[in-house]
Amino acid sequence: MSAQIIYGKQISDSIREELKVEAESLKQKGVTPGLVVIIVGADPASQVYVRNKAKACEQLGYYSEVVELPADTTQERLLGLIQQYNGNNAIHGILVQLPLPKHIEEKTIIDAIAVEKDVDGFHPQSVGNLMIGDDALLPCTPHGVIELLKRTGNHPAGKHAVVIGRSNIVGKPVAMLLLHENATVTICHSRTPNIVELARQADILVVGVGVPKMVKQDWVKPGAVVIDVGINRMDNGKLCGDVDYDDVVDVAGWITPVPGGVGPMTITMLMANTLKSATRTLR
Ligand SMILES: Nc1nc2c(c(=O)[nH]1)N[C@@H](CN(C=O)c1ccc(C(=O)N[C@@H](CCC(=O)O)C(=O)O)cc1)CN2
Repeated sequence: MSAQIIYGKQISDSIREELKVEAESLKQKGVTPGLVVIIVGADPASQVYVRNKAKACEQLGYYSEVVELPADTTQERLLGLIQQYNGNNAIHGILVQLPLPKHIEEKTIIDAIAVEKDVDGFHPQSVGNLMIGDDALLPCTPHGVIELLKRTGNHPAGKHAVVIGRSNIVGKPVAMLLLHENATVTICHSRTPNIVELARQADILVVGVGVPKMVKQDWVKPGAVVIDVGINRMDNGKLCGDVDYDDVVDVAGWITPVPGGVGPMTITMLMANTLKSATRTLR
């Protein structure tokens, strides 16, 4: 039997409806959620993501600014801009679009963002808050994964979740969030010897490694929930995930497609974080 498809776009749309209502009620209390997105250089994919972030703000009635800087912008100039927005009361979220040009140190930039405006959840203090289970602004893609699971009735509690990939922006935070949801979590990576065997034990398999179509049918337990966080552009221009969708769809119980699975959740969870940050200013 073919897996049930998890349509991220539909789930994302319904979350946005909820956010729009919450934003309206916050605006009634005098606070309009505000986001600034800063992009350095002209990477075409990044430009699309930035445009979509501004569109999402418009759709939800948020205030937004987009700052487009040339590729040769100095680190000092970028740091100065972040300092400016750290002190701007109309802005509740600061997002610097990644990747940055090579001459700018990503870590220095992320560290400079005020933690209460860190809507990407990448600041070391946000990461620490996530680790200890404090009320953190959660990284958007991992948070989106958890929402997809919960909103399809695939609650992680009591399940064996296997995460393939250990990046700071996907693998590690998604594993921590699954743990907070009371899953038993195994993290696999490029040096895991028995990776197929471990993957096959998963009730929930989350994959984020950046290797196109790596996960095949024999990696998946029949009926498992397969969440593909990979977005790889192929030579023919089409996108594919880290899971071989056509191979796995007949064995999995649930599966996210690429495109249209996890991807659309990223910007929606950014909107959720911006609203959360704005709401906190009422305290
Ligand atoms: N500062 C950040 N930079 C980057 C992040 C991030 O979370 N914060 N993530 C990615 C890019 N990204 C948002 O910034 C992003 C990636 C993918 C999608 C998405 O909707 N993908 C679609 C396909 C879109 C397409 O056709 O290209 C999908 O998977 O269905 C949204 C946002 C790196 N940088």
